[in-house]
Amino acid sequence: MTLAARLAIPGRLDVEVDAEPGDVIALVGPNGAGKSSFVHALAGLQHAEGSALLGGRDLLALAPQEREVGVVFQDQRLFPHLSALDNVAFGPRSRGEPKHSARAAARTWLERLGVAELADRKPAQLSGGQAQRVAIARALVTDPDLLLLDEPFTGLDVGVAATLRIELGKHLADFRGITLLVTHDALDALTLATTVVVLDSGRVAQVGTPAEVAAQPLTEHVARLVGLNVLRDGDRLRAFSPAAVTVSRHAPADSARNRWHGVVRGAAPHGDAIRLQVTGERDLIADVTPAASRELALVPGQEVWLSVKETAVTTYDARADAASD
Ligand SMILES: Nc1ncnc2c1ncn2[C@@H]1O[C@H](COP(=O)(O)OP(=O)(O)OP(=O)(O)O)[C@@H](O)[C@H]1O
Repeated sequence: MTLAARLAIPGRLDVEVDAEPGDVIALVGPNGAGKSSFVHALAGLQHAEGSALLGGRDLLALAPQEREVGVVFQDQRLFPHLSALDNVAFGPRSRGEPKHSARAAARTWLERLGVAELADRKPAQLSGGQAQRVAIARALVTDPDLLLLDEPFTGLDVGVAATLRIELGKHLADFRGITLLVTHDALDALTLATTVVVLDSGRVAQVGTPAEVAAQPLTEHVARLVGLNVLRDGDRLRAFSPAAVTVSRHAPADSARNRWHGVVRGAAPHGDAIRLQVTGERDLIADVTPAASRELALVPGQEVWLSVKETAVTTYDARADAASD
């Protein structure tokens, strides 16, 4: 079943998204870009104009409970008075399945998400990560044609989020419906999605595969998310990796075009390197070895020169419709 959604909320959102069965679409963008508004409108929790055709049906013409979409939202808590099992069985039950088979299906999903032993617990007796697994089981048990996940790993411990991301990835790989995943996390977008849709100020700023968007981001936000330096040069963008940047205390003699003066604002471990945030003529990030960081005393407040070889710079069109050139 395909999805063709054209949603508008005056003054806030004007977004088109098309998807095929099996697509996992990551919606990324800065705070206030409209990601949550978009998925809430599909779920029926937010009024929007336009249409959202899932198969032949327009979701916007249906009441929220008739849309039969699976949702995992931050603000859609589990029912507090029901056990984990009955929370998951609730969907199949309300679609008319007998109690026994609804519970059997719920148990299977709790097992798949590794929380079968918690079936009898009430939500108040679950940790954040456990509750999130139950919420994902609840969303998937009805085998929805559309699955909406809004920041499903937010607020979870880093380790728990990493495990859940892997598990969700496995389920999504087998899932025949369409998934829309709102995320602030580059890792989610790059590892779980088949398509990345970048929103900015309520509009689509870029659509591409994770690899395309990561290699040639069109917005500052995504450049930062994927850890690239991106500079605008007229209607072209110039991207380079922080690892390609050379940092020195004195102005380098060569390649006048690709050198910038600035001040170190922050320094933090990043993999095996130290990642420097430098502000000045341009806001840039540079990765240096811990040894170089010590030798050059690259502490906040230190003035530095950054340079990058032209061969390390990728240049591409800044327009969304030319992104795949
Ligand atoms: N209930 C509301 N009434 C009016 N405006 C709203 C409402 N909810 C959100 N907005 C506005 O709509 C715009 C989009 O917000 P939305 O929450 O959809 O963005 P988002 O991309 O999900 O952001 P975040 O990453 O912060 O969750 C913002 O300008 C926001 O202030």
